[in-house]
Amino acid sequence: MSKDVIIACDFNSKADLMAFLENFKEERPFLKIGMELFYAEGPAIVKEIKARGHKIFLDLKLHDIPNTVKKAMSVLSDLDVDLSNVHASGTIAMMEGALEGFTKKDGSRGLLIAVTQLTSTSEERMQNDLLIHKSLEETVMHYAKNTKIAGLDGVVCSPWEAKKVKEVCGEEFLTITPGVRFADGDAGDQVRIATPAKARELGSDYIVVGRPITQAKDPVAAYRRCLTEFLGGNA
Ligand SMILES: O=C(O)c1cc(=O)[nH]c(=O)n1[C@@H]1O[C@H](COP(=O)(O)O)[C@@H](O)[C@H]1O
Repeated sequence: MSKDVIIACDFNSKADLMAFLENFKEERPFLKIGMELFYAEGPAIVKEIKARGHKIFLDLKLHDIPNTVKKAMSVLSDLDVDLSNVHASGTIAMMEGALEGFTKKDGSRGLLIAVTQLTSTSEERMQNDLLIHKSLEETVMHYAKNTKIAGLDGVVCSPWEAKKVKEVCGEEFLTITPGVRFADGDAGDQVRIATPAKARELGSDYIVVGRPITQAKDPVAAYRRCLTEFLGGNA
């Protein structure tokens, strides 16, 4: 898969999603379906969007005992999404279970990645709230290494950790980075943020962008701005 912008479709109904997608007459963006939309509309929404020709990142961030995650991922594997995720903090055994469940009998599967530390988490909150007495970078690298050991394809991290993840886990190991904001944008609840251009400079493979596009007055223009900044001359 080549570098791309993934739009986080954090809507609570199919109607809102469809109204948003109506804006896109020329492009077929890579879309992320997360908990909000999936809990509201169920697996049918994934099938419908897929049938319209969009690539899909199904972001349900599973985190449970290995057996439960394995079985849940096995159910999700039937949706044939391009990309899905779990939490790396669920342990290596849990990620191995996830991978096993996500792999079909014929050996085929979508890409599977793990969330290291949420981009809304600062080093201070990680140390105080989660009692992880390491630097944020060390923690993200530790989770990235665990993710690689478990055989997954990459991690979710902030753009600021992408370069180091590649140094530690290899150039082929994917970095999917939310926490993206335009230079003149509002951070909202995100903490470890970077612009699309910075994410490109730092080596992200995919940027995940929600509100800067979905809440924009002109979502198509905002999407194109992301593509241009992130892909540079290749947009
Ligand atoms: O796994 C994710 O997609 C994710 C991980 C993370 O660390 N931070 C993060 O923001 N996300 C998701 O990325 C999207 C970011 O949305 P905006 O903050 O609106 O751009 C949301 O749908 C989050 O659920």
